[in-house]
Amino acid sequence: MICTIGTQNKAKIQAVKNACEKAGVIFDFQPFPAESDVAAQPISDEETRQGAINRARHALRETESEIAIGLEGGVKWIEGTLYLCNWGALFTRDGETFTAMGAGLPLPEEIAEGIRAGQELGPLMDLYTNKQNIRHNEGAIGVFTNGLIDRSAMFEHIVLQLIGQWMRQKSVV
Ligand SMILES: O=P(O)(O)OP(=O)(O)OP(=O)(O)OC[C@H]1O[C@@H](n2cnc3c(O)ncnc32)[C@H](O)[C@@H]1O
Ligand SMILES: [Mg+2]
Repeated sequence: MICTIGTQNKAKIQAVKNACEKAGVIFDFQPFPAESDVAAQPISDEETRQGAINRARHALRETESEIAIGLEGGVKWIEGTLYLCNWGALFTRDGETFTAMGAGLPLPEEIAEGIRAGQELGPLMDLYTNKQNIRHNEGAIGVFTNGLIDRSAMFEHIVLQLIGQWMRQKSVV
């Protein structure tokens, strides 16, 4: 069974592979640069969730796969504090759709200022850490959990929620 992953991001692709291995499901993985149809930097749960859904929908429509997964990273404001937020969506050729959200923690004021000024989290994190391609590696979640949870592990948890819902649905119908 082919599973399209709506991204070329290394951390997201690894997350899907690890989650499927843990869940014991065997797919042929196909990364696909699916459009999110939302801003490059989503700034709410709603927009981030929509980005994940749109990626899954595009990845299914524009390929021959039986299953498609979309993962989207964003941020959201809660009472003046900027938080990380992350979402995933799984669509099947049979018309089933599943969504799930992941971990989120507060981001420092320095990052919040950059987001307020219209910048994206990816480059802001590189600037903050003086490293390159944080978004493909540990991610903001890795930096601010002191390496305890990296971006791939965070998305893996989301994908486990997606696959788990899908497996349960298959077993109950
Ligand atoms: O190639 P794609 O799949 O688009 O992967 P991406 O890394 O750009 O990830 P998203 O589009 O899902 O994330 C939206 C923006 O937020 C940034 N971002 C989100 N979560 C991040 C994280 O944990 N660490 C660093 N940047 C992050 C990302 O770089 C984008 O600027
Ligand atoms: Mg992106």
